[in-house]
Amino acid sequence: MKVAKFGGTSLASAEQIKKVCSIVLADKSRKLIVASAPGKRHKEDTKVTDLLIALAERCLAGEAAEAALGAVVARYREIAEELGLDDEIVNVIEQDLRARMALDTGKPEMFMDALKASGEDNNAKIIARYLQSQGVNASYVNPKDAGLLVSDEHGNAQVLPESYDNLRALRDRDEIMIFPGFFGYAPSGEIVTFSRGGSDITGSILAAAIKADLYENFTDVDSVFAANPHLVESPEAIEELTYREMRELSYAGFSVFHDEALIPAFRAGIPVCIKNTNNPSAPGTMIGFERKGNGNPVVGIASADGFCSIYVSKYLMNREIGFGRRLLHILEDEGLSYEHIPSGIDDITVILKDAGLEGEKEERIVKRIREELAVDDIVVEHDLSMIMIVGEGMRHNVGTTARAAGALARAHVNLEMINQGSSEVSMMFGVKAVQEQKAVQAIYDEFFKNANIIREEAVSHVRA
Ligand SMILES: Nc1ncnc2c1ncn2[C@@H]1O[C@H](COP(=O)(O)OP(=O)(O)O)[C@@H](O)[C@H]1O
Ligand SMILES: N[C@@H](CC(=O)OP(=O)(O)O)C(=O)O
Repeated sequence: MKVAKFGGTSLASAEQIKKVCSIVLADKSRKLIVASAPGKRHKEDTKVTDLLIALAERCLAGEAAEAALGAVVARYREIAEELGLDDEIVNVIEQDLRARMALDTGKPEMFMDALKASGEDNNAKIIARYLQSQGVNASYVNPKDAGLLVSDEHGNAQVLPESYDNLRALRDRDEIMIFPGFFGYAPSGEIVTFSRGGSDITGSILAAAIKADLYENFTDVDSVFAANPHLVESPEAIEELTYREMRELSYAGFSVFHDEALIPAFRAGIPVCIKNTNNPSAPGTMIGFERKGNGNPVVGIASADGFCSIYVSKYLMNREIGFGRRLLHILEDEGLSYEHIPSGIDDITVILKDAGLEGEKEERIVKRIREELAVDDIVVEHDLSMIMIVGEGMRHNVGTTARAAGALARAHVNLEMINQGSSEVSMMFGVKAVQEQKAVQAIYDEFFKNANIIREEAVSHVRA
């Protein structure tokens, strides 16, 4: 039995939904289907989830919301009409949205999640209706009835362990099940969503719960590429990745798969395959415990902007017991989590998300670190990007850092920071955000383009 998750781009229109249904019907083992909300039909389009957020914001601000509601209903009406479904399903969806809009706005996070979750919930209902209209034995599954329990962290839910036992029963149902992604229910009964892009997480939880043979994640690209295709032109396709490599790459910016989605599948040992709804016969990228090596120590280069750093130096920091703990305690006190901490003998740098460290809060934190830890120097830098080079081969390969740093130097990219990381399969470089694209291109050329040219030249030389 397979779990197949279809992303927003795969379900953005009636035409896409028809493609999805034919993919589902082409393989009898595709029984548990996870649906996202309709995504973008073209570059300038708006995802239904974003329309729902706009609608919720208007309601929360006490502003007129009919036009915003109309925009959501119109997306579903167009889909339903083109699928040949009658108006009844559109009325059901409109009533459902109005009922959610009538919820208590006194709890804004709860209200927002109830509206956000409707995107996947109503899309799953439409898809189930369409399959039924084609004579297929299919039904919509409500995550509450199925027992998908999550923590009450709105917009950032974590699955609760008892969900796995609850969801296992889905294995015994003899029909195609359409399960809405992106949300579950807290034990109190309220709807709670995962973070953005979280339908990937739903799919992974279901695959682990039913011990699926495979978790297929259908999107709009043929595979995971060695670099973000928006930053590097026609990057190489990746055939295979290990769980560790994918986890690092998705954390560091490969938005094709949610970084929290790998853990449930990994723990249960379920292989994951990233595939293209628009080209389902392409093999896609397989993710598992092991992969074949190809001689390249690097498998992918990811990057993300929106970081800042706090550099702190103090003579004899290495001898001061508890310095690191007290530094991190100040951040904890101020409600901030950190991403990385490269350190030296007398200095330490804490990398954080830029959004957390601003204005008065930044001033207060800098003052506290300066005074409470009596540091010699403290420097905060904003607008940084982190470039992550990932590959299992890096564990046995010397010189990868030197090659990457050399490529960056030749491209005149200033290195703000290097972090080897303790996982041994990744290495991180901090650069100014304005140099991110240049940095990724330079490292990509070093490990993929130039390396291939050298390999090809060597082969042709031998042949000649
Ligand atoms: N390294 C990468 N490989 C493949 N796609 C990537 C990579 N980095 C970023 N992406 C982007 O991820 C997109 C797919 O993810 P997403 O938009 O979330 O799809 P979905 O709607 O299927 O959930 C691709 O269209 C591509 O632009
Ligand atoms: N629709 C939600 C959840 C999701 O996973 O979407 P997608 O599959 O389009 O990335 C979002 O936009 O965040």
